[in-house]
Amino acid sequence: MSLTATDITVGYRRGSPVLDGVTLSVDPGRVIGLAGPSGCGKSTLARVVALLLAPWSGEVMVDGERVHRTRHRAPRRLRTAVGVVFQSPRRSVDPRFTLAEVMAEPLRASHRSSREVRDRVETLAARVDLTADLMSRKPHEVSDGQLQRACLARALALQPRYLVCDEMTSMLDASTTAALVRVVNDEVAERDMGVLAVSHDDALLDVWAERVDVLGDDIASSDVSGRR
Ligand SMILES: Nc1ncnc2c1ncn2[C@@H]1O[C@H](COP(=O)(O)OP(=O)(O)OP(=O)(O)O)[C@@H](O)[C@H]1O
Repeated sequence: MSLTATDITVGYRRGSPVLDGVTLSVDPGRVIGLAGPSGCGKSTLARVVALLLAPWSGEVMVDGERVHRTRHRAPRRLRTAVGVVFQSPRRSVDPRFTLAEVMAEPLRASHRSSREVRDRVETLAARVDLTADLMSRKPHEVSDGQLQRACLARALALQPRYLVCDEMTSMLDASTTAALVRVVNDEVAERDMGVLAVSHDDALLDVWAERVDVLGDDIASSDVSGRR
């Protein structure tokens, strides 16, 4: 059981790959860090692993099942198996939604009953430490940290088996960073969620990740190498 990307080649312009033959694996119950210089393709690899970007070649497998399509066209069981949190919460939410609606989005898309949605959103709000008064606010009425808490809750709403955190805390202060990392770690400990933590913050990965893979700036070199 694992989330694996094997021999991935992908880019944004034909003939000019950003990643060339890169392999990465995330196991359940572990936090794997992904580091490397700016522009080396960490976010691109994160998108592939989060099933948001289809590789030109290579394969992505979720617990032994090959993913043939990207997120919106993949079967539900694969789509909901991998959650993702991005760096900028403001660019990740519909500005017309309240925080409660942001968190409810994946539950509604999965046709959960109104009662289930309400209960689950309440549980998630407690988990990410968002008080009831914040839940009825729109994104422009809350801080980046509060909005990122809602985005993390949204990513956890369907209890994904894996979570991809792409620079999840890089816009946040130290205490909010610690709080969000704690929430993620609780999910790892309680239900064996596997995590890919992309960050340029070595100090954070040193304390958070059990292993850090470094994506070189020489993209022609193949496998990401374990730093420890
Ligand atoms: N949507 C896109 N369209 C075209 N090129 C892109 C796109 N996203 C990324 N790139 C390019 O792909 C390369 C890798 O970008 P990527 O964001 O994956 O790197 P990164 O390691 O995450 O960088 P950083 O640490 O600065 O966020 C860069 O040269 C970037 O300009």
